[in-house]
Amino acid sequence: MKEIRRKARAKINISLDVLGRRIDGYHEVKMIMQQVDLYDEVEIKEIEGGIILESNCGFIPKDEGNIAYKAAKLMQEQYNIHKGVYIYINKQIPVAAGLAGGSTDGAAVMLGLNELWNIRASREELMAHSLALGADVPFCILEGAALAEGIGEKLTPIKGLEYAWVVLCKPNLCVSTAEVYKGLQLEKLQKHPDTDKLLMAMENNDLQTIGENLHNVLEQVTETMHPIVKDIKRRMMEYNAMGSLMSGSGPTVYGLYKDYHKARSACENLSKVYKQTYVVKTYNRGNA
Ligand SMILES: C[C@](O)(CO)[C@H](O)COP(=O)(O)OP(=O)(O)OC[C@H]1O[C@@H](n2ccc(N)nc2=O)[C@H](O)[C@@H]1O
Ligand SMILES: Nc1ncnc2c1ncn2[C@@H]1O[C@H](COP(=O)(O)OP(=O)(O)OP(=O)(O)O)[C@@H](O)[C@H]1O
Repeated sequence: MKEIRRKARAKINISLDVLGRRIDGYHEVKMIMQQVDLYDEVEIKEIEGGIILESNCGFIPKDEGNIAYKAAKLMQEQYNIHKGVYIYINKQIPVAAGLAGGSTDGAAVMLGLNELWNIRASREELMAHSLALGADVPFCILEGAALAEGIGEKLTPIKGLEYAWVVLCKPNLCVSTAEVYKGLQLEKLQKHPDTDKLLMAMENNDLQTIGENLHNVLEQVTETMHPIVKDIKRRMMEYNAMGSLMSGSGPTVYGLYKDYHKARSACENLSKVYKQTYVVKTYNRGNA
C-alpha cells in the first residue's frame, strides 16, 4: 500500500509588523518568515473511506479540530476524491507555541495527498486553497523563507538564512493567537520593524544586522500577559545570541547564533529551566 511521509517544519518570525485591522477582525501584516529544521513527521496512507488521525501527542485534537484532519477533508471535497486517509502525526514541535505547528501539519497533509492521490495541483493552487485552514498554512506549503503580507497569504519567496543556528525556548504555557492579536493596541505602537533593512540583510546573509534588527510588534502584548517571555529573551542575550525575539504570537523565544558551540551552550543552560529548548538549523528549499 502506498504510504507518504513528510517532514512538517516549524517557522520563526524574523520580523512581524501589523499595518491595520480589517473589518473581519483579521490584521494586515508584513512579516519575514523562516522555516527551521524542527519538524513533525506526518505519515499518510490511503484507506477505503473517512479520515482517521492518530498521534503520539495526547493533547492535540484527533477530529475536525485538527488542522491536518481539516486539510484532508478540504482535499477530498476540493478534488472530489472518494477515498479515505489514515494520518499519523509524530509531534515534535511544541503546541500553541508561535511556531505554526498545526499549520505545518495541515500543509504536509495537503502536499502529501496531492501526491498520494495523484492530483497534480501546483503548489500555488494548493497555497490558495489552504488559506481556508489558517493564515500561516500557505507559507508552510511554500516552505523555506518568505516575506508575507495581506493576512499572511501574499507571499514573496526570499533567500533564507544560511549557516545560522537557532535556539528555540518555549516556556510551559500556551498562548492563544486570537487573544494576542486582540490585545494589540495598534495606534499606540511606538516601534515597527525595519522590514526593508531586514530583507536586505537576509539577501546578504548578514546575521549581525538581522540580529540587531529583529522586531515583533506582538511581543509586547504577550510579554505583558506572560513576563517570562522577557526573561527568556534576556537570558538568550546573556548566552551570547546575536539577537533574540519572540516568534509569532509566542510564547516561544528564539536566539540567533553563528557559532554552534555558543548555541549548544545556550541550549544546555536554558534547558535546565525550560524543558522545551532546542537547537536547530534554518531550513531552506533545496536543503536535504
Ligand atoms: C502570528 C502568526 O503565526 C505569525 O506568523 C500568524 O499571523 C497567525 O497565523 P495562524 O495562527 O495561522 O492564524 P489563524 O489560525 O488564521 O487565526 C487565528 C486568529 O488570529 C488572528 N489573526 C490571525 C492572522 C492575522 N493576519 N490576523 C489576525 O488577527 C485572528 O483573530 C484569528 O482568529
Ligand atoms: N496538528 C496540530 N498540531 C498542533 N496543534 C493543533 C493541531 N491541530 C489543531 N491544533 C490546535 O491548534 C492550537 C494552536 O496550536 P499550534 O501548535 O498550531 O499553534 P501555533 O504554533 O501558535 O500556531 P501559529 O504560529 O500558526 O499561530 C492548539 O490549541 C491545538 O489544540
